[in-house]
Amino acid sequence: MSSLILQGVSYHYNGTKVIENLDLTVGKDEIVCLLGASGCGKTTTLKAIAGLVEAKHGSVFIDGKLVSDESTFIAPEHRNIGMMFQDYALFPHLSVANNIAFGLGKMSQSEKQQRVDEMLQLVHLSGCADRFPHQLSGGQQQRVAIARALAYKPSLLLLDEPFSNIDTQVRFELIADIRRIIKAQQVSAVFVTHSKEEAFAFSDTLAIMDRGNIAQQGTPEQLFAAPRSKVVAEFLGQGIYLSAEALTATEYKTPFGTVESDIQTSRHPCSGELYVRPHQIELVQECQSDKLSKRATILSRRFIGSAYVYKVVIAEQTLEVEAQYGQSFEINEQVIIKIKPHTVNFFES
Ligand SMILES: Nc1ncnc2c1ncn2[C@@H]1O[C@H](COP(=O)(O)OP(=O)(O)OP(=O)(O)O)[C@@H](O)[C@H]1O
Repeated sequence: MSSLILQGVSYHYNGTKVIENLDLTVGKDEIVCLLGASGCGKTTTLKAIAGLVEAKHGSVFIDGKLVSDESTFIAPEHRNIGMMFQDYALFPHLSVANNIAFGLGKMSQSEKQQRVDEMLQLVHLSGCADRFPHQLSGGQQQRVAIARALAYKPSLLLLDEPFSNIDTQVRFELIADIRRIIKAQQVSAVFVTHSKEEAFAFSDTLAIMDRGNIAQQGTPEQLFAAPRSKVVAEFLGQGIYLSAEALTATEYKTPFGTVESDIQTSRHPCSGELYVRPHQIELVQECQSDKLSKRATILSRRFIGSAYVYKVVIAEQTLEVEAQYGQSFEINEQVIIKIKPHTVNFFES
């Protein structure tokens, strides 16, 4: 059974559409990331799930139970959800242990103590029970926040940009740690971010949002291999469009020669565009036999640690190419551009 189902959910702020007819499914123990540009409606979707805003249309089911539709509205505290929002700070005047125990209202004192100990152990903060939030690092505070959110065993966890205030040096360690904690507790989660890197590291599937709706949902690999729209392709990484003609099931004619695909297309011949990313393009030193090939000129280069990214110009089109380590080209040098065989992203016109 799915942990969360949104069917046709819409929400308007003062008559302005923010989310519109949105469908989303989160499986049992699945971590889904809502990913999208600023203002596309990610936080509003999370608030509609939590009941912090009342969806105007559509239905929300949590663990099979209807919590919101046109005639039903279950209050947030009765939805059995844990929340970890960016602005959901710890209570500064309560110790770590008391912060975690805060939501455990009905339990006896000894049950509470046991649960707090369990949670402290889970988040590796057993020695910090009596500290106050200001005596902890940002990462430790987020661990306490996750312990507090999980302490009363919610069936669904909602996280809104929980890592954005964490130093980049430790952010990905914390992300891996919190993912481990959530998986150990077998809780489903919806996570909001606008960072692809965080989304890839934290979630099982991504739901890419575009102007108040889910453009596509799938694993990062599925979305990279087969984006259904240009919005999804562009959001997952920078690239350029090349006019292209599908000649056969695996060959595309482009201004830079024939590009081979390692997946088959069922429709050919037909015209459209290929979306090509910097690592799928290759720069080759010009030699005699290339005289008939199209030549590009190196405009600039940027060192990114593992490679150089070159900006090149060809036929008045500027593109970025990630060159293999060890390859080096000079500014104004003439080079040949080749597109490596890859899983193409082709959009028919
Ligand atoms: N309380 C409000 N009143 C009016 N408009 C609002 C309100 N809250 C959000 N909005 C608008 O609704 C739209 C969606 O906001 P939302 O916070 O859901 O986007 P988001 O995708 O989470 O953005 P970000 O990544 O910047 O946090 C934005 O255009 C925002 O300005």
